Amino acid sequence: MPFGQVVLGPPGSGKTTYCNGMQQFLEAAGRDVAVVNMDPANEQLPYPFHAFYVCFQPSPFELTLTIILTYVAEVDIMELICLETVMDELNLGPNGGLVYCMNYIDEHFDWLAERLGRLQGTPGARAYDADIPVDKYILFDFPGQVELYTHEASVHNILHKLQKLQHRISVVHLVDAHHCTDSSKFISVVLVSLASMVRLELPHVNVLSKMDLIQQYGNLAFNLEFYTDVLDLRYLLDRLEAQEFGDLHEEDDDPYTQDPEELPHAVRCKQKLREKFRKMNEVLIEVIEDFSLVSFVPLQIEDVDSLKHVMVTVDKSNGYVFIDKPAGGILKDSELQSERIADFEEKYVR
Ligand SMILES: Nc1nc2c(ncn2[C@@H]2O[C@H](COP(=O)(O)OP(=O)(O)OP(=O)(O)O)[C@@H](O)[C@H]2O)c(=O)[nH]1
Repeated sequence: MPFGQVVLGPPGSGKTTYCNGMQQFLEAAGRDVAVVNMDPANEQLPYPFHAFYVCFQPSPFELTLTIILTYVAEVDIMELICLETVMDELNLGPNGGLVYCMNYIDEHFDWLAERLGRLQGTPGARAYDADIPVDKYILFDFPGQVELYTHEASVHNILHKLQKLQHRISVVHLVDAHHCTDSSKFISVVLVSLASMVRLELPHVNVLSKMDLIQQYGNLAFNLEFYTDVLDLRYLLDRLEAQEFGDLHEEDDDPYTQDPEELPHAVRCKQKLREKFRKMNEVLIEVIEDFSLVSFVPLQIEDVDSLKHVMVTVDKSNGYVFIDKPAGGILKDSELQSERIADFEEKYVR
């Protein structure tokens, strides 16, 4: 029964970097890990190389030996379908092309099933305990376009076909940590994470990636735990309003100090818009709180503690924690989540 992670998230959120970092981390922890590239546009893969070419490159002074390393994932969906070819042959743009590619993968799932079967058959898959056979642990690197997993059916179908093949998978959904410094962007990423959780119906671990860059575009308004635990988002309401319309009490058109009938038409319109905007945010926050599903795990890809934190959370979500002997200590790990978040705050939030 293979365990694994399905890595999703908006373009540039660090999915490929995560797969590479997590593969190295898990292998160092004694697991046998394979990466499956599910992105038909992912041409440059940073995974351990499996092939290399040597060529001579003439320089003005001498012939220099250049070694070109070719990085490939253990299974690469680009062998089945490639976005560039689809765009050329069907005259589609990048987004339409990607939707086509994912539908094609869904329809030709047998190809993927056969490759995954071959992967498990390769030597290297080993057991930590003679009684418990352990298959390769698989990291699936998916494309980032949000529509693929919020309302298109293909990714949903592919993941459920994987489940039918007995793959025990958790979704790891990455979003850039710097979105926490902008209240409206934070609400948006929480909603995208929630939509993905509800749509894909799989164990889900949401990750705030690139923690080292969290304050790249500004300071956090609250402590880190507020964002990781998605606590009472109502505290963001005033900030959202001020961000959009300016600070209420510094303005002449303060509705609480003036009779609305005496205000000019433009100012009254602005106030109405402001009220509607607040109501809309209240409703969005209510949706998030009613589901009460979203929380985040912070990650900085070069920080081993943060990788371990993500690994522990994923292992609990997909059940790997019940079979993994070397990482069995995780079960005894009594470190509190809040203590961990406080550590991250100390390291990355100035
Ligand atoms: N500082 C910092 N940079 C990171 C971290 N993780 C990823 N990056 C950088 O973020 C950029 C995007 O990373 P990718 O792994 O290509 O992101 P992706 O989600 O696979 O991108 P697409 O394939 O375009 O969807 C790269 O320049 C990475 O080096 C991190 O923890 N810290």
